[in-house]
Amino acid sequence: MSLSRHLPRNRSYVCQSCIQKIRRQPYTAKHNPRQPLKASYDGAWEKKAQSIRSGAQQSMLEILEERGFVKDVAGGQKALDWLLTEKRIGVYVGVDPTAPSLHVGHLLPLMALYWMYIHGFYAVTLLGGGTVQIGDPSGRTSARKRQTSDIQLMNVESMKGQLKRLWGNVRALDTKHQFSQVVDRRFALLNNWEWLQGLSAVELMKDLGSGMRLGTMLSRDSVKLRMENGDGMAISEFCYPLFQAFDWWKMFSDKGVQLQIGGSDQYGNICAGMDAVGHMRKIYGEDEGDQGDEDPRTAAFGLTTPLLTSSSGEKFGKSAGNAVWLDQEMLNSFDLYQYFLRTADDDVERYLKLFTFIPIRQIELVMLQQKKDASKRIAQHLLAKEVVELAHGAFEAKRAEVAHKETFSQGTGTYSLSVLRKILQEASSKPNPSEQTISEPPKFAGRLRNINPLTTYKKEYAALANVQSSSSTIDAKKADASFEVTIIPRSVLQVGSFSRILYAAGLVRSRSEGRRLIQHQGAYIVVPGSGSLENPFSLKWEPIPQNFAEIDPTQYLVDWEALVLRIGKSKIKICRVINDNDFEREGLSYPGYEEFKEKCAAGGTSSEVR
Ligand SMILES: N[C@@H](Cc1ccc(O)cc1)C(=O)O
Repeated sequence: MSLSRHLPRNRSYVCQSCIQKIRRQPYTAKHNPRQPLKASYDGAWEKKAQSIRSGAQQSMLEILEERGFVKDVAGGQKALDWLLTEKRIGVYVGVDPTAPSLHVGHLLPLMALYWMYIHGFYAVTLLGGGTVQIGDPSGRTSARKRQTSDIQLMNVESMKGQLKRLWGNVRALDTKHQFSQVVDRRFALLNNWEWLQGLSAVELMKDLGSGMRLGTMLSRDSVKLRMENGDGMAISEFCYPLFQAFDWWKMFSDKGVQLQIGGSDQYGNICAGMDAVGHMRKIYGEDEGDQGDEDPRTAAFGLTTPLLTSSSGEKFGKSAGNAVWLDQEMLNSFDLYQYFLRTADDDVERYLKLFTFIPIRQIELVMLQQKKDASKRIAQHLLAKEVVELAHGAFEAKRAEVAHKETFSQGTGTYSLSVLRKILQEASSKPNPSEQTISEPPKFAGRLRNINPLTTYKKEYAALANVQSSSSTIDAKKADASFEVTIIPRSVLQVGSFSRILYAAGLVRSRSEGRRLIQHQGAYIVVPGSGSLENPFSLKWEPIPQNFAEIDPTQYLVDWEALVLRIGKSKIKICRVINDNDFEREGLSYPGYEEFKEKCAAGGTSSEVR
């Protein structure tokens, strides 16, 4: 970006107007943001705008709002609504490749972007190959660990492939749902390393840095969080918003990208970018007719998507404490399907709007059907299938659907053990997380065996990440009733105590509810020996016997250490049983524990307290 690169050779003096001209060169508008993209010329855009103005059609912003994508709009809601109607602008979502795969949390801003693509906007997914090296401090109480360049390269490669595949699947879904074929659609996948690698620090500070105010930057949540509750912040992290802002300016001036979409943690970065773009526009001059920053036709806007929590208050995107990856090699289609299949009835309509391209009217019809018989989980199956189709493609989605429908076809049917086994293994292995970090590139045994090293890396990454988070979940006394694995002490397993076990596992709200459920044959348990953990093709479920008062639950222990319980079609809990002393020492608890201890202390017998 240095000026001298653009100066004619052998010229000792250059006049001011030439300098001005040259200065504009690095960012010359291949597409001038003032000019709408081509489709508007053939009148199609104007026709659509007219129909929106007359109220016959929803505006782009109304569509995004109706589906639940809009948390905050920076730059003015009305102005953005107007702009999106009048002009076919460019829009982008950026992601830093901090891991080899995106996780389901990334889908929210991406889905908003894909919708805009479907409606004819120029949509860019930007891979932060440059910014990832600096590290976005947003929402983090400590700095990210520095990654080796090997790891960085692999993450970039892997995510690039994934974003590409996602675009392919979006286009297939676009065709499947038969959205208007009139609009010609345009998208791009860019990597900011392209321009950040050659960016001069002097140029960045001189131009962009001079337009960003310290006071504003210090007041951002991400900075305050670190200064007040975290471990401070490095200058590099503090300057991160400048680089993200530069991306925007680059794409704003080159490609007419006037809107940035991000998760709610990106609000500060997006506002900083808007300030910077405004400042750069002043430095690099504007064509005639510009009304300055206030002119919505040429201004930059930001949109943030909400932070998702389920109706029960859980953070969206974690399963048993682990991230739900979109990469098939890190989380297979069956498991991804299963994650969405477990969506609560109260959340499913909202998720259908957010994570699928199914038109709203169709979603309403599905919900009507769902309400008639919620136990069929029609809406959940539809949601799970569409998400797998988006992430892994139509073929995988069909396979996952068939596998799930078969395994859960009967209340007492068999269930594929892959998920259960994985969780059991995690629960029983207690690695020391501090000894296992991913700062070193994995040793690629796969290379010798002719296996793609990237595949090996991804699998190892996922396994290690899972082990780290599940061990902290379990060890750190955070055994949350909503997780798939619960730890219970041996003393809960007594003859006749099944209702208490269901309660302790967090599957029901009281012992009496557990008792009722068992009586109505609505609670199931895996029969041990019906499939072994070494050869896990399937396990058999049977309803917890109605005469449970006479039954000893220990006869159901799988591998002598776990009870695998289910209520309804797919709410599964794995109860890892440990001895009472360990349970006490770890400071763990379970619903009903206090009551049990009190009764024991009062001298109750085991049969009285069961
Ligand atoms: N900072 C964003 C990613 C990003 C990177 C570059 C951008 O230009 C925009 C967004 C995040 O961490 O999620």
